Amino acid sequence: MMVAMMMVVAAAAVGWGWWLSFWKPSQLLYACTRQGICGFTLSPLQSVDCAEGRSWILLNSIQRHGKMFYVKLGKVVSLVVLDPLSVQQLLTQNADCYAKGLFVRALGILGNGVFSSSGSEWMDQRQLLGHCFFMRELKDHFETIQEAAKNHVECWSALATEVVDVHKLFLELTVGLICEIAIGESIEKKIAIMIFERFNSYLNKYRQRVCSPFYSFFGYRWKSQYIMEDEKHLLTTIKELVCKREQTLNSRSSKEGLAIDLLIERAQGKENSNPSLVIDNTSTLILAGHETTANLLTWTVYLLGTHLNWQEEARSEAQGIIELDMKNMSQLKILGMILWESLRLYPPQPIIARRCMRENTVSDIIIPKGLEVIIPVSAMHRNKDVWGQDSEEFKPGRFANGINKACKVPSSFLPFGSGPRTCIGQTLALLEAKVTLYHMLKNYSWEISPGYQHCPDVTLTLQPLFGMPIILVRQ
Ligand code: HEM
Repeated sequence: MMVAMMMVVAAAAVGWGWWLSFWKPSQLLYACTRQGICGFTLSPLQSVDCAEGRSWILLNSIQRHGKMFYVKLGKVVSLVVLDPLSVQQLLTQNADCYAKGLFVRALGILGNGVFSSSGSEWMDQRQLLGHCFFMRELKDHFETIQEAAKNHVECWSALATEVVDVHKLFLELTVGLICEIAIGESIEKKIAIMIFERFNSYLNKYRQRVCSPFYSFFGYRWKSQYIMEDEKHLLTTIKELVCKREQTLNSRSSKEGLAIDLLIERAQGKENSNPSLVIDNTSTLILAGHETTANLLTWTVYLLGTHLNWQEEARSEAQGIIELDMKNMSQLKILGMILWESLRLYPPQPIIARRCMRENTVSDIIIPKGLEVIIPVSAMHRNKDVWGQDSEEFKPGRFANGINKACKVPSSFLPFGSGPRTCIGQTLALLEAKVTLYHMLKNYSWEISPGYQHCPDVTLTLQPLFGMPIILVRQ
């Protein structure tokens, strides 16, 4: 009897494994091919984990298969969509048919926070947190941002004429700022460094998995000892920050309306709320809010270091403003155009990914449940049909009359995503970037070090694989 039961269980397990690993992917693949969508299967040997290899595969596939094609890696079937109108439909009208993509779902540290959850759980958190980062609320943080950026940049004078990796300096600044603005805690330099180094190592380990067909069969969420170590360190630090805030929240006379306070109050007040609401979202805000902004700063410094005429123009504009404040920020028009162009050429989040949860139709193509969808933002931002023959060139002037006039199809510009899940921190990110670059331009000129190796690398964000060494000269 016992043996028979074990055999039934084993047969069911084998059947389930077969269905999940072979039958389901082949059905998804068939759903693509019968609608005329071409594509390819990445063999284990092809599934390269290096920046150049990945962009080569992507470029080659776009040339061969056009604006919609499938890629199969292990048991995961993904549809790559580049057509701006289909992307718009996917992210806006049909948004509720999709959850976040595989990579984000695998990142345990984001838990069920606002970045990774879906459905009503996501909507609840989005409503709670969204307005914390509106311009109206950020006005109260302007001085914090200004002071941090100014002090940070002024400290670099000791580094003038030396080669400095400005990417690391920006990461340190942006971790500190997001902790202060979202959690109300100013953190020590060594903690900021620990957070961005651990986070980077954590993302890299997950990236290797997502590029590997092996893990597609065994599950991306399965954690190795090394991943658990990074996660443990990050979570311990984040829990300590939350604990500190919780202890002082009730004793504070005036409410500051910070994201963390709203989360703590919600967790204390509402029954049935997600028990890890505070930790998941604090991790999310720190992680989503530092590397992206640091990358925007880094790539802008790179572009200004390789286009010295634009660096000079931006500097004269900055020098025309004696003391920067909320009111005269709008005078930084050239800097604004430079930032849009930087976001176009080097979008800090270069891929937006989704998983189809309910069958739906996009541009007459039926997207079946279970299909992963990949939107390669960086490729869309360089599409010659939309941006013109000079799409690979750095020309901030294309944004002189705003985003809508910069290209043929404005919905092709997606640095902060689109639709209901658009970035909640975009105003904050642009504010931090403008203030920091204003102080940098006023204090220094810079060139890219001859030792710099250009290798934009995709993890969750687009970062310079070998850092961004520059040579600063005090003005
Ligand atoms: C230059 C800097 C930034 C860029 C390029 C950027 C980019 C993006 C993009 C493309 C998305 C949409 C992802 C998707 O649809 O799957 C997103 C979502 C998000 N971003 Fe940002 N981001 C930046 C800065 C920030 C900052 C400073 C914060 C912190 C407040 C933040 C918090 C978030 C959150 C919480 C979401 C998820 C929103 C949701 O799903 O409802 N981001 N970001």
